[in-house]
Amino acid sequence: MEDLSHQFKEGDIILGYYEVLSVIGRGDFGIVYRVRGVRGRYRGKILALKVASNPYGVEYLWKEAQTLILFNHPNIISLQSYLYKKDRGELYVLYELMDVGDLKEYVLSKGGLSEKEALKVLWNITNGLAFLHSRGYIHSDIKPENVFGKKVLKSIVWKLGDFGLLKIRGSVSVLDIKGTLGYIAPEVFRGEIHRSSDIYSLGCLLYFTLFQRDPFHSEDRKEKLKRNKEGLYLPPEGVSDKVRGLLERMLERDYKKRFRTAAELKDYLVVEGLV
Ligand SMILES: Nc1ncnc2c1ncn2[C@@H]1O[C@H](COP(=O)(O)OP(=O)(O)OP(=O)(O)O)[C@@H](O)[C@H]1O
Repeated sequence: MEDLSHQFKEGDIILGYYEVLSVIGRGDFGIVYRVRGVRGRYRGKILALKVASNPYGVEYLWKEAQTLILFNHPNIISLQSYLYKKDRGELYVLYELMDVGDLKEYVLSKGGLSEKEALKVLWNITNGLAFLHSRGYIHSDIKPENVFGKKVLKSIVWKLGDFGLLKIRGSVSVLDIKGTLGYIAPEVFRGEIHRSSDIYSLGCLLYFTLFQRDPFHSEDRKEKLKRNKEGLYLPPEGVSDKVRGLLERMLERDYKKRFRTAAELKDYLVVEGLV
């Protein structure tokens, strides 16, 4: 789907402002570059620049840019600015650079995280999500590939990214509901979505950080789909009672029995001494 004809190379100056240092990666929407500002407000700063050059990518990123530009939270990736070049049909979106990369790669490179580190990631993302939930949004695509790390002094701060599927509570049509197999709350398969559906996905993410696989893992896609639909997760083994209890609450099949919002989850984490 992506259009490689517009690829920039190292040393190119994009829009007269950003020098390409390297290509970070590619998504369905286009390409992400590591860039340095050469003039203007971002002069000398190292940032991530996404260039969407196909209609699907432009539409997806446009939606993300419109909302993300309004958010300001330490656990949500910050979007600095964006520009649509009508003549080229390209959308340029400038983000803070997340130098650790995404959580999926990080967890796999470490062979799984300790409980302590997994809970730290959870705490960071719960805070970002609480910001969204308090404003009436549902992220609806929480998964390790959509969480990014940034080095701050000797530690890593984790932030929520990818807001292309963001929903406003109560305004969702069944056709709008997507998500990623292995991280979808059971009610979402029935065309229902709540803020607690994000909590379910976050429970799957916590599970992944500990076990390096999602809770419904199976080599057989049909079997995985069935397990995810029914919320039949593989039992978490070798974790403390507190973490098992937390996973059970987050992965409750009945959304009414889960934490209703990220703020409720935050309170629980504090009260149980998990953070
Ligand atoms: N702000 C950022 N800082 C650093 N790296 C980033 C940033 N945003 C995205 N990336 C990296 O760029 C690559 C592609 O970006 P992105 O996450 O948008 O696409 P994807 O998840 O791989 O694919 P898609 O979202 O289309 O399914 C990934 O390797 C991702 O980790």
